Amino acid sequence: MKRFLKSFFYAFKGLAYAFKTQLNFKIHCFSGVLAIALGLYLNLSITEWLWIILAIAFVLIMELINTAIEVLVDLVSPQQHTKAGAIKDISAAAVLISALLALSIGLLIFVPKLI
Ligand SMILES: Nc1ncnc2c1ncn2[C@@H]1O[C@H](COP(=O)(O)OP(=O)(O)OP(=O)(O)O)[C@@H](O)[C@H]1O
Repeated sequence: MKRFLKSFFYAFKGLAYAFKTQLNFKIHCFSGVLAIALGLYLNLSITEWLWIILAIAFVLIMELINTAIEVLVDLVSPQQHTKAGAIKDISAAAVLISALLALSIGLLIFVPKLI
């Protein structure tokens, strides 16, 4: 049980690290909170909530993986290296795609309800 609780503690430590060090993670958390508030205001259906929650979680998961990759690259390649740069760029591109997907889902669900 102690080990189980410890693993939660480490996971929250990871979340806190990403929140403190990554501006984009903060922006995505804030956007997620806004989407949830708008969803409550617009009384979304269960299916719509599922899409919104999946979109928010997907972006945050991609942000966390991107942060871990950045930390790993900085650890193994503190000097400038073309491949180190490419790894960070590819990882950032994955976050961008996830954010575009979440934006599309948000627009598809919210826009028809707002116009
Ligand atoms: N070791 C490196 N070698 C070569 N290019 C790098 C290296 N580190 C970073 N870069 C380049 O600089 C860009 C920005 O890197 P940086 O580490 O600042 O990431 P970031 O996405 O701005 O994250 P953060 O500012 O939150 O640390 C990378 O996407 C990459 O193109």
